[in-house]
Amino acid sequence: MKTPPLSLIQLSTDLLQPVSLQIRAGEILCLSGPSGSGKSRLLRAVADLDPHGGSASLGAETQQTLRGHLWRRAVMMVPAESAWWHETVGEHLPKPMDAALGQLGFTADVTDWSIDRLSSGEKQRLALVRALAHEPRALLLDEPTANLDPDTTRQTERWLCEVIRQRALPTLWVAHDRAQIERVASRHLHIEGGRLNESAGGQNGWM
Ligand SMILES: Nc1ncnc2c1ncn2[C@@H]1O[C@H](COP(=O)(O)OP(=O)(O)OP(=O)(O)O)[C@@H](O)[C@H]1O
Repeated sequence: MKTPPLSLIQLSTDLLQPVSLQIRAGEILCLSGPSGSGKSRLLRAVADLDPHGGSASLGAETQQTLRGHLWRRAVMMVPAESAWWHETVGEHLPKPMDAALGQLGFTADVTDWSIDRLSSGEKQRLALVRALAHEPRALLLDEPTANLDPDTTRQTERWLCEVIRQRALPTLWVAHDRAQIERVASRHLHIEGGRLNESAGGQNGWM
C-alpha cells in the first residue's frame, strides 16, 4: 500500500500564520527557528494536542475524521521530554524491538531496566524506539537528539533516517543544529515572526 503524505491545511497557532504544505512519504522536513518561535507548538497542533486553526491530513484521513488517540497513533509525536508511566522499559514496548535497540547501542537486557535509572539521552533514544514500535504512519520529532553526545547523535540520526526511508514515513523534524539539518533534511523550513519560510540554507536561513 502506498504511504500517504502528511498535509497541513491552513494550519495556524496563536504564534504562526496559517500554513499549507505537504510532506511526502519518506521525506524529512526539518523545522528550525529561534527559541520560543513556536516550533513545538506547531508539532502539537499537527498532533492535535493543542487548539489550533486549520487542519492536518494523512491521505484521506484528517484530524476531524479520526478520533484523537487514533490520529496521534498514526501521526506520532516524540516530544523533547518523554513521559514514562510503567516501571521498566520493556513494559512500554508494544512489541519486541531487539534490532532497533541493538542498532542504538543498547544491550538485550535494556527491556528489564528500571525507568528510574535512565539517563536523559537513554530516555530520548528509547522514546524513539517506543514510538516506532507503535507503527506510526507519520513522525513528528521535537529535537530528537538534543540530549545526545556527537557520536550517539550520528548513530541515532542514521538509524532514524534508515527507518524513515524504509517505512516511507513523512517526517517533521525540529532541529537547531545546522550540520544536522544538512545531513538529514530533504527540505528545510525556518519559523520566525509568525511565518514559515522555505530555507535554502546559508547564514540567514539558519538558527
Ligand atoms: N499551552 C501554552 N499556552 C500558551 N503559551 C504557550 C503554551 N505552551 C507554550 N507556550 C509559549 O509559546 C511559545 C512557543 O513555545 P514553543 O515550545 O513552541 O517554542 P519552540 O520554538 O519550540 O522553542 P524551543 O526551541 O525553545 O524549544 C513560548 O513563548 C512558550 O512559552
